[in-house]
Amino acid sequence: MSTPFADLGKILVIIPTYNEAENIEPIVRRLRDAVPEADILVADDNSPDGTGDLADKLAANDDHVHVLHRKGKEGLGAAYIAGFRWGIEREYDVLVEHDADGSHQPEQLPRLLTALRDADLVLGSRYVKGGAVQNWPKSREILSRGGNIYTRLALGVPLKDATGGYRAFRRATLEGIGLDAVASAGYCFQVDLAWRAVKAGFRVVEVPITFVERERGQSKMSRAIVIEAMARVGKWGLGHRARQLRGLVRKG
Ligand SMILES: Nc1nc2c(ncn2[C@@H]2O[C@H](COP(=O)(O)OP(=O)(O)O[C@H]3O[C@H](CO)[C@@H](O)[C@H](O)[C@@H]3O)[C@@H](O)[C@H]2O)c(=O)[nH]1
Repeated sequence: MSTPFADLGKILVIIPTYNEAENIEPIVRRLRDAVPEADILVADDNSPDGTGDLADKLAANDDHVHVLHRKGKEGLGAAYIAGFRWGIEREYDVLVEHDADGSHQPEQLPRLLTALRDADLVLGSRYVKGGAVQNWPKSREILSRGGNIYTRLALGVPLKDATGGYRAFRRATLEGIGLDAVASAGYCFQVDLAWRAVKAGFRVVEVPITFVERERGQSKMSRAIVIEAMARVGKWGLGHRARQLRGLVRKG
C-alpha cells in the first residue's frame, strides 16, 4: 500500500531523551498516529528515570520503534549525531529531529515532510508568519528571540529560527555537511547544522510551527549551554567576517 510520503523514501524520526519517562509513551503514540510509515529512534543517554527501559518496552511491541542506548548524558548535539549516524548506516532517506516533551507537535510533521519535497533541509520555525510559541516564560522567549537576532548578526544567515529543534533533513544534506566536523554539544548544535547547510548551498526552507512549552518534566537548558552557544556563534561570526574582509581586500 502506498503511503502519503512514500516518494520521500524511508523516514526516521529521532527523539533524544534524558529523563523523559512521563513523556516518551505519549509522544511515540502521537508520532505513530501522525505519520504511520515513519520509524522512530529514541536516543537515550542512560536516563536515571528509566526512560530507556520504557522505550525498550515500546520497541518490543512495535517494529517501527527502535532504541539507541548511550552510556551517559553527553548533550543534545551528541545524541543527535549518534542518531543520525544510526539512521545513515541503515539508509534512511529522511531524518527528523523531534523533542520528546510535547514542545514539537507530531501532528505538524506532515507539514515539514511536504516542504521537504522542494528542499534539502526544512526548519520548523516559530518566528516566520504563522509560527508561534505557547506558554513559554517571557524570559525563555526573549532568550530564544535574542539568540536568533545574535545569530543573524554574527553569521549573516537569512533564517528567522536557526535555533529551533524541529527539523527534517534529507540524508544527502547530513552527508554533505559532514557530521565529523560538528563539535557543538548543546543546543548551539542547531545553529551549527543550519549554518553549515546554508554555507554548503543546500536549499533550507522554514515552515511555521507552534512550539508548546512542556507540561511534564524539566528543560535541560542551562547557563553552560547558553555560554557555549554565544561563544561558538561569536567565534564562527568573527571567522566569517574575516574571510569576507580578506575576499574584499583581494578584489580591491
Ligand atoms: N539524549 C539526550 N537528550 C537530551 C539531552 N538534553 C536534552 N535532551 C532531550 O532533548 C529534547 C529537548 O530538550 P529540552 O531540555 O526540553 O529542550 P528545550 O529547553 O525545550 O529546548 C528546545 O528548544 C530549543 C530552542 O528554543 C532548541 O534549541 C532545542 O533543540 C529544543 O528543541 C528533550 O527530548 C530532551 O530530553 C542530552 O544531553 N541527551
